[in-house]
Amino acid sequence: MGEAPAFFVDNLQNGFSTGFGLKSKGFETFTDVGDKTFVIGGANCDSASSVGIQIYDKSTGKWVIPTVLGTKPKTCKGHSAILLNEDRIMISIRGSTLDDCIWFLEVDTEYVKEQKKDFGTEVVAWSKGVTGEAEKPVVISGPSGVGKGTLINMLMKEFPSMFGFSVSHTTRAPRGMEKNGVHYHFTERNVMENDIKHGKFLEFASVHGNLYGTSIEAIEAVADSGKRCILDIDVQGARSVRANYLDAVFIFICPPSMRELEERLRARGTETEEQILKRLRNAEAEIEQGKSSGIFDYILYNDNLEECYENLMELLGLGGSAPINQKPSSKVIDPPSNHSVSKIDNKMVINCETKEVGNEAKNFGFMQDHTGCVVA
Ligand SMILES: Nc1nc2c(ncn2[C@@H]2O[C@H](COP(=O)(O)OP(=O)(O)O)[C@@H](O)[C@H]2O)c(=O)[nH]1
Ligand SMILES: Nc1ncnc2c1ncn2[C@@H]1O[C@H](COP(=O)(O)OP(=O)(O)O)[C@@H](O)[C@H]1O
Repeated sequence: MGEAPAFFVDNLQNGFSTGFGLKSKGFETFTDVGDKTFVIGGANCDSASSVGIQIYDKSTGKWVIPTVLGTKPKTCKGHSAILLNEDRIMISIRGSTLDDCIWFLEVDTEYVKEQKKDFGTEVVAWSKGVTGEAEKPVVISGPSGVGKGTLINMLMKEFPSMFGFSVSHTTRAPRGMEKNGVHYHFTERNVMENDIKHGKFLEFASVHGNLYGTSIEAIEAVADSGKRCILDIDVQGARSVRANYLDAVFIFICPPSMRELEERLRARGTETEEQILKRLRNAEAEIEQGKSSGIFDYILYNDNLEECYENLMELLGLGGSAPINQKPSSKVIDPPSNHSVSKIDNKMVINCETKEVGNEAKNFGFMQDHTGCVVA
């Protein structure tokens, strides 16, 4: 841990001059990182209750307003700031709840350095101190079209510096917007088979007629960036990872019904009719395995997207009420309020249903009718 040049300043008077010719609204901390001073809170707050950032560059004598990535803390009633590893500032927010009081502002991490190149500006990135089993990789599985990619994108967008996506290899052709090296490493079957033979893959599987796999390099790339790894892999892949490799949080995403799944797949418009039918046929077996194989720690129903995302965040310690910095343990993460426990393997079933269902029985009946889920 580096020195801690920052201090509590929440007792500063309004109108206090920062010494750099800026008017202060109070509540700032000043943290030196190299030849820059990061002023957090105060004069650059967009509103009285949000946390603004400005940078004083001592080498040029100029103030810079950086590009701010990630979701920032909502409250600004005073905070303390401590520099960690010379590349990120830990912010402790006064007067906020336990799950919302620790934040990190990355100022010179590898991620921020990359983003500076892309944006051509100063960049800082917020991330929230997480609760629970924060270091564990996250394995997300579910049938095609259920919303895995959508949920992962939401997570990566909101917490860009916290999560890193494990970019799989696949022999399937790229879809319109997909970029090689970002969404997948698109590859020839013989090349991939050869790499598998040479032990370059952590796991691989044949899914919907194509080969998919997680290379060891893909996982290492995320680990090297210091982020929490997210894997979007099928049930067979999840089984291999569970059996052979890492201690991860395994989450299975279920559709509210097969009909809704079909509608989503069709509306996405990325597959041919033949591929849609194949994916739907495979979905039934995948859902069955997802729920009954014992691989998954959590089953999350993606009916209403926002609610499902909230529940996902909660599972990942980004919105729960467990204490910050809690050591990882084999205990399951505290369930969100709207959960039930499946009879199969005692797994948790988190229902993202938002329609006014009136009572639990109707809720569960809905799941049984459409997806065959058996819940307590
Ligand atoms: N085992 C395994 N499955 C993967 C991997 N990458 C993607 N998948 C799975 O392959 C399936 C098809 O993925 P994709 O072609 O992108 O279609 P989508 O699920 O409809 O978006 C999904 O179930 C993915 O979770 C991987 O590296 N390993
Ligand atoms: N809860 C939801 N309600 C309605 N549409 C959704 C929901 N979640 C995802 N979608 C849409 O369904 C389609 C499939 O989602 P996608 O994330 O591509 O699925 P997957 O990655 O699991 O194959 C996308 O067009 C997406 O916008």
